[in-house]
Amino acid sequence: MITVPAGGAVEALRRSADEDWAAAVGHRFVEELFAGTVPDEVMATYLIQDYQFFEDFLAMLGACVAHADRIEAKLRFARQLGFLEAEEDSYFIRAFAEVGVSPADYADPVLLAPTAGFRDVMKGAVASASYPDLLVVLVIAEWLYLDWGELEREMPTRDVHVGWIDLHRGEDFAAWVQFLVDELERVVPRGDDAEAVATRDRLTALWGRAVGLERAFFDEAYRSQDS
Ligand SMILES: Cc1ncc(CO)c(N)n1
Repeated sequence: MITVPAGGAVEALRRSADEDWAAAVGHRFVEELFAGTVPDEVMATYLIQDYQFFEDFLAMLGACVAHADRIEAKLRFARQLGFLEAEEDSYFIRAFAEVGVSPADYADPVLLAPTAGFRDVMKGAVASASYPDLLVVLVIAEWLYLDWGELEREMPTRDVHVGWIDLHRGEDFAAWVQFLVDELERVVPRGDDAEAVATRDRLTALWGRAVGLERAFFDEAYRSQDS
């Protein structure tokens, strides 16, 4: 469970795109992931696209090492980079083999629209060199995944499903998400001066765009199979 101060910046952001957030957390993909019934073809499409997402995500963490305003935060991002190299990358490689995706298929795929959208958003956040902008995108990506990862359901049996759920739940992942949320709360400018208001407006627009992309990312994994 993630806690945010009542009346704070993160609570306001979280509320600003609640419909897309709830639609993503309650998505058919999530239901089928826990049930172990995501068709392998859909899982393959999702993972191929998500491996591209993962690459830009790593760049955002690197940018946080560069642009966070405190050494404690830089070190936390550095630690997470090590974890992702050790645990998440190895999941992808195992999962690709399990659903029959070859290295040639995942090396340089055509990007589906939500993946391209995320690439724009994440590259934009990296290029901005703005720690608050980077945090907005990271908080969404990680908190939204923790929200569904923590659903109390019976677990599936295949590694491709269990592994993806396990990466997005548990004490360590929740502590990482709480850290991101706390950092965002700390660095969003307060006050009613024009600059603070303009920054909050920019962050709110970014929040809305990225939450919409999370929902679309799940939708898109099914689209090629439905048509
Ligand atoms: C699209 C997407 N959003 C969030 C996460 C979790 O960081 C992920 N792996 N993929």
